[in-house]
Amino acid sequence: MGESTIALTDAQAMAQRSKFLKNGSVVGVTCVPFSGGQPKGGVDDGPVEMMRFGILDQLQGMGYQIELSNSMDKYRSMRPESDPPIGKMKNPRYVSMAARRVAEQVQEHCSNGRMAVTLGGDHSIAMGTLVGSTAVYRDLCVIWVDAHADVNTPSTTDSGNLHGCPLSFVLGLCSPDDHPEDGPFGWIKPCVSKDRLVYIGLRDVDAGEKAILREHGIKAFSMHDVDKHGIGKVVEMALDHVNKDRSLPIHMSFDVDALDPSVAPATGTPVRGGLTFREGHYICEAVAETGCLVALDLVEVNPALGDPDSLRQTVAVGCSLVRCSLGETLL
Ligand SMILES: NC(=[NH2+])NCCC[C@H](N)C(=O)O
Ligand SMILES: [Mn+2]
Ligand SMILES: [Mn+2]
Repeated sequence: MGESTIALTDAQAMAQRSKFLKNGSVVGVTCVPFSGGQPKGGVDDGPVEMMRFGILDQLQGMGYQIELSNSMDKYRSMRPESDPPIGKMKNPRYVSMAARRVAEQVQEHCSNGRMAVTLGGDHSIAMGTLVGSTAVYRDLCVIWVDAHADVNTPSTTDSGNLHGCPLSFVLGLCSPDDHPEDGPFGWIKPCVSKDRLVYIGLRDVDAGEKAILREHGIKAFSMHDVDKHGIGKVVEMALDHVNKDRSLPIHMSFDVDALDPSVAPATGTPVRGGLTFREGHYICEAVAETGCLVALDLVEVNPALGDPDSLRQTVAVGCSLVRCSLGETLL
């Protein structure tokens, strides 16, 4: 009897459990309709489709208050008139400007103690989300859920697509030639330490990226590890690696292509052999349970790819991953 019988909303429960958020029942949502980090149009409609699917109402239904930093149109009008490649990097100025804006918005949510949720957009925007979150939480750790390592440098990238490169910038792995102070990305200083980054779901890692992961001893749990140990153990090992005592803030960057294409087909770089629906959700639930989550990215939903059914399926799964990360439970 007593207080234990008072029913809490999911938002109140998350806020109570949260070790870092001062306004844990407020979600600061940043929508980033951006596709400049890769060549396929449509990923810029990811956020609007998730809104159409009702993500904001769903979060409100869980008891959250929403603080929406709305600059949907700004991202679209930001594209510079001329943006020739720099070395292999495509759209470098555009990517930089968008990410910089994202960084400001995420930083503002974090500094107000809100849970920062960023809806992409391609994964290049994570340069911005991580600069923003680490400006407030300096000792934060990063859980990167993805089929890809996204750690190419401007030299190692084969595609030149910057959505395959965000981590090399924030980890400080680019050479000064690749990342000069007076270049478009000069504003990005190393802000994530390599022992505070862990991957889950990898299965399509470029040769140059493998070399980087090995050289720097960056911890990664591939799909092989998920098969071998099961997702429960993998998430526990991942958390133990970056956040032994569960005492550090967590930024989770979730690329929807971590899921198997049968679960999330509408994405630009699908790779078979991915996480099941439940494995993806389990990661989010387990991270929510730590009380450490302060920032979440959900990226690479591309409504233009595939039939209306794949689109609906992918948008729906994107929204439910966000809800689970924010404390939606099965019972
Ligand atoms: N965020 C993503 N979907 N990244 C895919 C990257 C694919 C490849 N490794 C590249 O650098 O081009
Ligand atoms: Mn990916
Ligand atoms: Mn990615």
